[in-house]
Amino acid sequence: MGLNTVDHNHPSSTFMANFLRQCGGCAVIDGGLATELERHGADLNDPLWSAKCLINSPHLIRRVHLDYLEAGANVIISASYQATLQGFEAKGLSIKEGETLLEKSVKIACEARDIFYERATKGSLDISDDGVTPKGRPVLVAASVGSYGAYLADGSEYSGNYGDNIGLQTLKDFHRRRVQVLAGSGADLIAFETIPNKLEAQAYAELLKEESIKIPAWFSFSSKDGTNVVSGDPIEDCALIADSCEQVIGVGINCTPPRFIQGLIQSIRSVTNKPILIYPNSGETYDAHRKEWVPSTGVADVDFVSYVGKWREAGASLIGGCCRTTPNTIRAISKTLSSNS
Ligand SMILES: C[S+](C)CC[C@H](N)C(=O)O
Ligand SMILES: N[C@@H](CCS)C(=O)O
Ligand SMILES: [Zn+2]
Repeated sequence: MGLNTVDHNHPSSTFMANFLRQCGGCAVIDGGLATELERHGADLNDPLWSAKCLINSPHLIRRVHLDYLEAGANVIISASYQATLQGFEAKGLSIKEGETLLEKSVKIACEARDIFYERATKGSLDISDDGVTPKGRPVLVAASVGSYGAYLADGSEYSGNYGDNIGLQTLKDFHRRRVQVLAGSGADLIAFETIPNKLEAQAYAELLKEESIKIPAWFSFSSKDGTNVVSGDPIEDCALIADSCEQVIGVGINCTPPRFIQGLIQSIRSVTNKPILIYPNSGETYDAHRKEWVPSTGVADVDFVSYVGKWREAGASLIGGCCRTTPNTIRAISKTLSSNS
């Protein structure tokens, strides 16, 4: 395992290498999806959180994806973070209806990409003056998979503590059908996001193999201290699981305060040569009970962007934002990257 086991000839490695080359070396990931849905008036105080909009307001999801594309994103992440068959079932939906909603999350993102390209072709997008050139920009649609803790809807993706009753097999069975459906939905890759512990990473890696998932994936962990993922498992142990899984084309960190990112990139790089992705949150804290962010500790866009050069130097090659970041954050990241390339 580790640095010497990466197969640079595996189709997954080629996929990412080609994509990054087309992006000029570093790709831009979108920003907070739920954050923007709320800003546009969606009420996410619900066990389904942002996935509620798949039922009530798909037009809003499409609009937010488009805003991120117009801000310079090369990767847009679907609204399936908290969309689970079990969560939909609890709302009285059938398995079939749940599967359709999962597929719909990816369809909406693909539609946004089509609209974006169409506007670019017709020349109705006039945003190239700030370095965000739409024509010919590569765009991938990533199907989000949030953790078991996200489904619990109690903020336990920020503790990674599922108790002794939740083991590897339970996690694999929980995620299995969702991963199968998203893998066949037309997405370019699966984004396993905000992974809180080593056990869930192991479950994802085994699922990808057992189900012979044909599209690539990235593993993205969350940290509260810059050394470990939120459960306390060392980031290196988690990154090694990603490193040893052939379908995994990138490993990184999301929904984590910006101040921890540089050290985490260095730790990840010490155990893997796979591309590193990072999309931090604003540094604010989530109150899972009220389903609200506690504002005082956030990092302004200008400060967020001041980190970008350091993250790039440390080895990140996909950079974006997570909760409480906006199209303005992504526009600023995009500008910074294109002016440094
Ligand atoms: C990444 S957290 C902000 C997502 C929301 C959480 N799972 C909840 O339901 O409260
Ligand atoms: N893709 C999700 C991540 C939440 S941590 C979102 O942006 O809402
Ligand atoms: Zn987040």
